[in-house]
Amino acid sequence: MNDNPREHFQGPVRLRRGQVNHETHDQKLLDSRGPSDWVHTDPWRVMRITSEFVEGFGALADLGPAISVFGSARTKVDHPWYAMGEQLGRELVEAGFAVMTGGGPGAMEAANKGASQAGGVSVGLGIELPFEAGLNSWVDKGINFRYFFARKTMFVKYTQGFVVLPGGVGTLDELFEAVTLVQTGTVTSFPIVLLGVDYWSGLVDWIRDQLLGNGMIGEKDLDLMVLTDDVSEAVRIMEKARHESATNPPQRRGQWG
Ligand SMILES: C/C(=C\CNc1ncnc2c1ncn2[C@@H]1O[C@H](COP(=O)(O)O)[C@@H](O)[C@H]1O)CO
Repeated sequence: MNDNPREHFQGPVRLRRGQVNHETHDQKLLDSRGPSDWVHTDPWRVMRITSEFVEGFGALADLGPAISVFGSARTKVDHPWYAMGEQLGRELVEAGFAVMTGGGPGAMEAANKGASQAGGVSVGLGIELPFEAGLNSWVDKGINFRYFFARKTMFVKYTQGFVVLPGGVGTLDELFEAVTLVQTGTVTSFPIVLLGVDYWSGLVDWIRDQLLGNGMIGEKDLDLMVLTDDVSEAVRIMEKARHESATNPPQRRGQWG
């Protein structure tokens, strides 16, 4: 046995004997030919995922106070919920907020339209879908994401609150993500308003009867969502939370936060 084997270091990795390979990373990079299916491998995906975070953080870092608006992609232009979305976008801008939506049609478009027409910052965080969707024409600052989870991070990181218009499973997913983050203290002082009392009250009643009734949530968790038909009240709740976090900023998290 050789007591003094050849050694080679690749970053933190130490290689000996048969593991030593003298081809450098540069050589491998510049020499690479052949099949290209490696672009569909997980390590390569990690780079794409990382780039979505880098692009998102870069584009939104200077956004200022913003509110996320969620709601159905299917709300028709002539429906009262569309008008509600437009009013919401407009009043949020008048209160000094940027408006962030999923950048799609329906309720998202309505909120973007209201925000853009009021001269505010109208943001769309779009998502690549199996069918052609694209950003609605009222998005003035848009980012198209490949990955839902990267996009969700942007909604949470750059928002001061959530307003939820009537919607389907996508809207419910976003609503409950927000509720979970607030309930677990992962984000602090984020108001969540549900617009449309008739539409949402069945869900809120079920949460009270079943979740609270069976001890799945605590009494105070019921207060995490405010239910109203009044757009201006929703905006006032967002303003109040902004004022509170300005006068009493949330404590900095520990070293991992
Ligand atoms: C269904 C159609 C287009 C879908 N296009 C979308 N573009 C951007 N964001 C979307 C889209 N669909 C869903 N979302 C996200 O989920 C929420 C709406 O989902 P729901 O199931 O319609 O409630 C919304 O807040 C978006 O963030 C063609 O009509």
